[in-house]
Amino acid sequence: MKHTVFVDGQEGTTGLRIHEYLAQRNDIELLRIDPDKRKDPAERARMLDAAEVSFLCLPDAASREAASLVRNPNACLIDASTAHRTAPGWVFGLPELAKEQRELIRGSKRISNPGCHSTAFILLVRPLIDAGLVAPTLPLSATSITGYSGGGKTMIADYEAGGNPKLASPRPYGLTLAHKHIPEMTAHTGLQVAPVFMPVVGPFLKGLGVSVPLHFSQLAAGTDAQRLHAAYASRYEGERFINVLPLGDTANLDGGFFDVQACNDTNRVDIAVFANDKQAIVMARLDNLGKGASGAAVQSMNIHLGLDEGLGL
Ligand SMILES: NC(=O)C1=CN([C@@H]2O[C@H](COP(=O)(O)OP(=O)(O)OC[C@H]3O[C@@H](n4cnc5c(N)ncnc54)[C@H](OP(=O)(O)O)[C@@H]3O)[C@@H](O)[C@H]2O)C=CC1
Ligand SMILES: CC(=O)N[C@@H](CCC(=O)OP(=O)(O)O)C(=O)O
Repeated sequence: MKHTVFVDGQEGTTGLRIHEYLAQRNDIELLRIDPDKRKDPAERARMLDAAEVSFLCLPDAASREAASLVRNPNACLIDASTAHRTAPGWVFGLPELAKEQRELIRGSKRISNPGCHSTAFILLVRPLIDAGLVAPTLPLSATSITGYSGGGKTMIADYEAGGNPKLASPRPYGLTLAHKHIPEMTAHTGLQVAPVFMPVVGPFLKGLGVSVPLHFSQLAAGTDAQRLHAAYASRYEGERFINVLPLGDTANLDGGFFDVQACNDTNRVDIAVFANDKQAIVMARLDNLGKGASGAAVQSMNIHLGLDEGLGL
């Protein structure tokens, strides 16, 4: 029997990509809402109750509304928005977060899909805290370079309209120091101090790279590049979607440059450690529309349904 799946927000950036992933699968029956009724709460409620799994690919307020519309206790929601990423009763849909995470995803009917920047940040920082190399009290900072598709339909339209020379250069944002991913970055790493986080959007469609600078003098005694790298290698051993690049492997640098688009069209995250004898920069890159959004959501759905988690990815 096929699994029934509904995408609330099927015409948005994330929703369309999930449809693309699922359309090629013969184990999934996609329920489609009448386009004229796609914002009608009663019709959405009917679809949400009818599907085994629904993806919420909506602005935060519409996601909260969708969650309140569901009546069927067996209906599973996977929310791509920021609305429920630190909310009680919701499981964070990052299978690689911790040993028990897949079991939690399997058992929960409420799964929040991580943000693109926060996926990269959490995958970089959590293993270092768990290994005792970074103290949870250490104030960290991070930068993310991202493609414009992370801004959804409106930002894509702005960039693709052309004619605005300001969009030709990288644009730092989040300058109120209150980016919406900071709460989940803090909560799911175990940091006790929110990181200073500055994203930068550039004139390319997709691809994202987060970097976190570290001073060895502020880490556990004896921490060096090898120990940072070993912490990642051991934590992510056997993880099919996480690729820890060899230490000092300049072959993965494109003439000395880190290509933030290198994971595009995959569900993969590359993790790299760059260091001298006093400092390091740890970096993660991913496709913000893949592992940073729709790919991760499909991975969580596969786990929840007890399927091979890489199916269709
Ligand atoms: N783009 C990305 O890289 C990522 C996005 N996300 C998150 O996923 C969610 C969707 O983002 P994204 O796909 O980029 O956004 P888009 O703006 O591309 O799409 C949002 C969709 O939701 C629809 N919508 C808005 N309000 C309602 C409503 N009340 N009922 C039903 N449909 C509604 C919109 O319709 P209309 O256009 O007609 O208003 C649109 O089709 C957001 O919460 C975003 O934060 C998460 C990870 C990455
Ligand atoms: C370029 C751009 O604007 N990117 C978005 C992030 C998109 C994303 O993954 O975040 P959500 O999952 O929380 O929507 C931003 O920084 O707000």
